[in-house]
Amino acid sequence: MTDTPPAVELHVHVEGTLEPELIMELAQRNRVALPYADLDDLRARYAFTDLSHFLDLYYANMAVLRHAEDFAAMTAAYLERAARAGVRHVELFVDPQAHLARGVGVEVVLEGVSGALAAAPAGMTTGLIPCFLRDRPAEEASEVLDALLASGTPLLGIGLDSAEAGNPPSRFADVYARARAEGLRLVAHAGEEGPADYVREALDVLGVERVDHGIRSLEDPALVARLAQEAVPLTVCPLSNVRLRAVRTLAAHPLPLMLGAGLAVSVHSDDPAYFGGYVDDNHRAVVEALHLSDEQVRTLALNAVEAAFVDDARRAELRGEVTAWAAAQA
Ligand SMILES: Nc1ncnc2[nH]cnc12
Ligand SMILES: [Zn+2]
Repeated sequence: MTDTPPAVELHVHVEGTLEPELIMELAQRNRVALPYADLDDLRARYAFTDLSHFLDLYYANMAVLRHAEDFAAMTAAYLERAARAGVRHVELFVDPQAHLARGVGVEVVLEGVSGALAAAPAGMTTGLIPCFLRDRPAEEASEVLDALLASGTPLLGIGLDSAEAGNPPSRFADVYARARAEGLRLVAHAGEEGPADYVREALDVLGVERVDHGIRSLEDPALVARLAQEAVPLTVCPLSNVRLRAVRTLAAHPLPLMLGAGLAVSVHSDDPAYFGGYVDDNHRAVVEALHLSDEQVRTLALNAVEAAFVDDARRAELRGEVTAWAAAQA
């Protein structure tokens, strides 16, 4: 029995799982010149001042991803680590536009990532959620949606990520309406560095079913009341929030406040290779820093199960695994 609950990982960017060692290996294999002397030099750059500072390195490191096999290797390495973290179901984000901008087509990205997902460890269920980059034009997102749909790759839904401040969700209303008509599930990053109003827009204009981060919702009591009332899932990433300085320290993280307000929060990893930990590390870190009770840990794990885009049978299985784990802890 592990010390962290069976996990449903709903907020992890596959490119954010690219570990420094694999960056160096792929750079060598693909003859990509990186501006780092060695691993230590690369690692020394992982001290971020804010979201944009992180995104600069995150996008720059993607230069080593050239072929479908590179995407497959990155995804397979993640799945192996996720299995050790106790992940039972993962809904994986991918950023197709970040690769398209480098001349790597949507089909190459999807072939590599979805190929590796198809070979996920036994018992782990998976889904893929491509995200649109909110700091690029909505027309480009619309073209990428066309390419995603044309690929024939099974997709769970769509998301919205990248630099949030000044890039409101409403710009993507048309793309989200089209995705919804195609039967895709809808999520978006909102209220990470952007204001509470962006969370409201994501719900009202995009019609999202889940909000990624959403921590700045706390600045707006009326919004908090609504999120609680409607049980809107919020996928919170504590180590990310500290490393991107959205929150001063882990001990000052608003997770207990969010739980106390009755919000449907769960804990996830965001970009684990960059922020110091996978979903199990995030769970361990918040339990220790915030002195969470067994009951709070169980609630977080069950909230993730309820927020997953799975069918009733799979949800019942996942619920059962969490409750069995909790019972064994008692
Ligand atoms: N934390 C984050 N916020 C916005 N976009 C991202 N892309 C990868 N990680 C992200
Ligand atoms: Zn994220």
